[in-house]
Amino acid sequence: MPYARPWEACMEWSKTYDSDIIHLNLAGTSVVVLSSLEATEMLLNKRSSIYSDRPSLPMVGDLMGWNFALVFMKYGEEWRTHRRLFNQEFNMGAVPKFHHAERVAAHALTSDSAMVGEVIVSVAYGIDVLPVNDPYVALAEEAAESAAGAAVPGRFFVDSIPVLKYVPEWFPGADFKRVAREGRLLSQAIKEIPFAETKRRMVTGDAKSCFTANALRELESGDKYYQESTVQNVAAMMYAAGADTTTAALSTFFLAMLTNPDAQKKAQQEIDSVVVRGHFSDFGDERQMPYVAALVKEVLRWRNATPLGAPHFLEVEDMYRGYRIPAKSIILANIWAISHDERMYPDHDDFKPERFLDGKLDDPSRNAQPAFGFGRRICPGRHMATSSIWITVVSILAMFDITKEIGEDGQPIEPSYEYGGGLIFPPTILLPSLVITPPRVAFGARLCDCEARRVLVDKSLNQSDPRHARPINGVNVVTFTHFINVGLFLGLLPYSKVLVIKPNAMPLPTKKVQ
Ligand code: HEM
Repeated sequence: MPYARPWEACMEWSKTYDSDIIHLNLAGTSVVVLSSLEATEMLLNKRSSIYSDRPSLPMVGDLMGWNFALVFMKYGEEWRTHRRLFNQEFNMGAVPKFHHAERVAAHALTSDSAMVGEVIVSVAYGIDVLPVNDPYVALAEEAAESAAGAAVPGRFFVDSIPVLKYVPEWFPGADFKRVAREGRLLSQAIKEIPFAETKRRMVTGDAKSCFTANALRELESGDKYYQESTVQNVAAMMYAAGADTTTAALSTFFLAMLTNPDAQKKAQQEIDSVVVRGHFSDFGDERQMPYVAALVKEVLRWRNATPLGAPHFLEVEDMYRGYRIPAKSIILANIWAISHDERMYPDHDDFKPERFLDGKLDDPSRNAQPAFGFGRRICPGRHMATSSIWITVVSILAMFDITKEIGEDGQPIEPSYEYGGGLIFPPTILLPSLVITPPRVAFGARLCDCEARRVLVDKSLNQSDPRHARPINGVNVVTFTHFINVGLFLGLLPYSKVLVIKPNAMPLPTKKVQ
């Protein structure tokens, strides 16, 4: 099983063997990869009573300490209790209660500074994050990367031969034990540090309304189906699952805008035709912006943030279309292959929001958004993730043009198009080729079709020093701050993210809007 982009290898095998069901034998572990919507819906949705378990992954679960996390939990009573508490917070009807935090974060992203992880840290723990290099956001990202990288089936032998977990760290070839020890520190930290901080604030009376404080208060007020440890686990899961996935999707959005200026223009025209002058766009505008909605769906389809989803597990033998699926198989939904199925998505590698406009792909009887997985394990954060991405996309596009940076040779710099590995799939090193051209609007006010005042993306890593920002037509300086996490995860891929857009303290233009 290749570590780099295994979803593409599986898709290729599927084509080579002309089958949407591929069986792999990974050191004795049976892995079945499903590469079509038909097969995934039939097995993971319709037969969800037997396909909703997760495999035991000794590396990420026992050794790295992630057994507490809903996403890795075995299907059963404990999972049900955790999932119920999660759904209570994130079901579709509950999502509007996050709109305020999402709106604030998206607007801050365009006018001041904010991090993508801000919403989830505030929803889970009521903690306000620092504008740059916030330790809570950094911890969530590092921990999520560590778990997502280790959970790829076939990545570690110990997952196939669990007895290896007893091998001491000094034993030749047992480097996985060092990786596990380091990962364990992160899983403990993500679970304990922010939770302890919220509890401390509850004692001093400073805790803000948030999932942790509210669930703990309810617990004090009477008999509940959950315990304090459930609240702690669920909060840590939100925190770990929410930050990296949404960041990966937004990074893909920037890549898509860089490489598809026509789509960007169309979305901006739609936004300009709807948003009232002098106002930010808001959730109420959603229905009037079908193209932007389609663009968000295409971002999630074109480069899925989680191309292999999370592994499901089949305890008992099953038959499907004449194939015997062995008991104790890991089942992977190849979301990448499904989202790039030429039959459903002609010209699948092109970024074309239009494909979602005629509504045919939105058939409610089908899983129109495979990006969020399947069956009873479908992503419970999907409604919140979609609304967070929507408000960020609409706020950024209302105010900025995103174009390729021009190199010293006068030619546009092409983005690298490279992506990271693991279960979460973010574009790497996107930023050196990115230019944000404000202001389509004066901040807080709406579009002024002022001539392109090309302003700067600061290519340097020094985010806060205005000397690095380069005003092109005078007046305006905006620093697109970026953050490169060069921590080589498991000695593998350098990794960068779009985190902050930050105008500096210089006054913004007050050009009159006609
Ligand atoms: C673009 C953003 C996101 C994407 C693409 C995404 C995708 C996924 C996928 C593919 C799965 C596995 C589903 C399966 O097993 O079939 C999953 C599970 C999960 N996601 Fe998300 N997710 C996103 C955002 C979020 C957010 C914001 C949260 C929390 C607030 C979240 C919480 C979870 C949890 C807890 C699970 C495990 C569910 C279970 O095992 O029962 N996700 N997600």
